[in-house]
Amino acid sequence: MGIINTTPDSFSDGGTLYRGERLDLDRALARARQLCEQGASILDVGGESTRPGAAPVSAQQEQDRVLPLVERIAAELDVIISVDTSSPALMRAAAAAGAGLINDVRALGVDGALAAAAASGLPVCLMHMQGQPGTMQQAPVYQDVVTEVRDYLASRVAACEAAGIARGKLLLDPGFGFGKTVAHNFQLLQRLPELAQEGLPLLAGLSRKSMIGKLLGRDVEQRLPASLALALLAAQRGAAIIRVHDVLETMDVLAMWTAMTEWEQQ
Ligand SMILES: Nc1nc2[nH]c(SCC(=O)O)nc2c(=O)[nH]1
Repeated sequence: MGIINTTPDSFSDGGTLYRGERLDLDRALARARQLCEQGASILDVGGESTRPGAAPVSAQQEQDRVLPLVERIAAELDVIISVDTSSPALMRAAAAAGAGLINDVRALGVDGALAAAAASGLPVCLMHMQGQPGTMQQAPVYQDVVTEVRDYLASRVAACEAAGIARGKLLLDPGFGFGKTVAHNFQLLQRLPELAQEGLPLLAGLSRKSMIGKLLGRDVEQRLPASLALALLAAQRGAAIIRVHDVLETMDVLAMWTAMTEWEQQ
């Protein structure tokens, strides 16, 4: 899963897709095309910066950023378009515009989101977040982070089924960095197989995250090697979809792991 941030302040693309105040659609589409050529099978288009400390964005502003790009990608590229949003209105609009996956860091918790996702008929990635982006990293506390994340995701799966979303349309994501300390993130990575016991595909998003910065003191631009290592560790522990900024490099790392696995099976 390749990431396309349409936010001006996205910590990783730093608004590189902007020309002044506006998203440059041609530039964003070129980036989308490049990610597909590098091997992405899903593109995750987000309009709300949910990095730690981020300020909330209006639903209209988010929609203005995301929808035109979803339409362009749907018209010009053969790829699954994931819309990274918690907004019910944007879920509905993006589905109508050609999106093929709803990726909600709030696990359809916003009023109206369950109904919107059910009406869209799209698969949904349910992610765990403790608190909200603006404050979630101030003092994350759990009794046992893995059990609590697993129980939360199980409860959201039940809510989806009650809303008419078939279990087979659901993906689970522990939400690395969303209200977690470095220790919490590594406990979740270590025990990822316990989340897989739900029998649903797992999505992992570790790319360039601040856990790397905290552990290694690396700025965002220097986080590729650690992001590749974390992608491999997540794949080895059962992640079926890896959400990354650097698709080409990640595909090469996963190709080595796949080749090794095939040799071991001979
Ligand atoms: N499903 C899913 N969606 C995401 N959206 C972001 S935005 C913050 C960032 O890229 O650091 N992270 C994730 C993630 O980990 N999982």
